[in-house]
Amino acid sequence: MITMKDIVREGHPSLTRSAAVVEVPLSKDDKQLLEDMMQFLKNSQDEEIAEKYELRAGVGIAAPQLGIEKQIIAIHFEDIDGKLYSMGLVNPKIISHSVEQSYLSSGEGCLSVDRPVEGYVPRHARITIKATDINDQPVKLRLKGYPAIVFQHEIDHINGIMFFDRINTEDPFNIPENSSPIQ
Ligand SMILES: Cc1nc(NNC(=O)[C@H](CC2CCCC2)CN(O)CO)c(F)c(N2CCN3CCOC[C@@H]3C2)n1
Ligand code: NI
Repeated sequence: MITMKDIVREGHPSLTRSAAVVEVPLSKDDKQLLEDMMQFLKNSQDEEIAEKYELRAGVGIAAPQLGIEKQIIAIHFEDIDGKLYSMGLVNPKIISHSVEQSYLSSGEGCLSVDRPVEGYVPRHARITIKATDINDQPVKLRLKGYPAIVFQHEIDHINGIMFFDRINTEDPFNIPENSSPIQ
């Protein structure tokens, strides 16, 4: 089972390097890793398990955060309408995106960053993602709002980008024009 000791922290080279494309069909090991990443997210959102194993809650995680430089991400959360996003993806790519931007009004955090970093993280408001799922099937997702933010945070990890790299250092709470907040 994945616990916090398996998650590398700020300063670890895996977090700032680009991860390798994953061979499809997925190897047994890569499938198992995806399952373990999904289970970590579910555990981290279960009060009892999270307390017992001292897990920080997460709605997404990327393999580089485990020191595994592969293009593998897992997502597990319900959006505001109660739609469940629960999936493991390999080789995710943003193939198109809106000009409009959006950001979480509460800012972002990261399981690999043990400190609060203030400021808005401007991201694309709407994105289209192509990827391959755990059953080697092609996936095409059109996302907006909170789900779009979560997927972009995870895809950034695949490309060695941390959320604070996107915060305006001069004015962290600067609101870029053509951008809107997500509660
Ligand atoms: C927004 C949020 N970020 C949480 N943590 N941070 C993470 O997930 C990091 C990734 C997120 C940071 C901003 C966008 C993506 C992990 N990352 O570093 C991976 O790269 C949460 F835990 C959380 N929720 C809301 C839903 N709730 C359901 C019930 O259980 C508790 C859970 C808490 N919402
Ligand atoms: Ni993160």
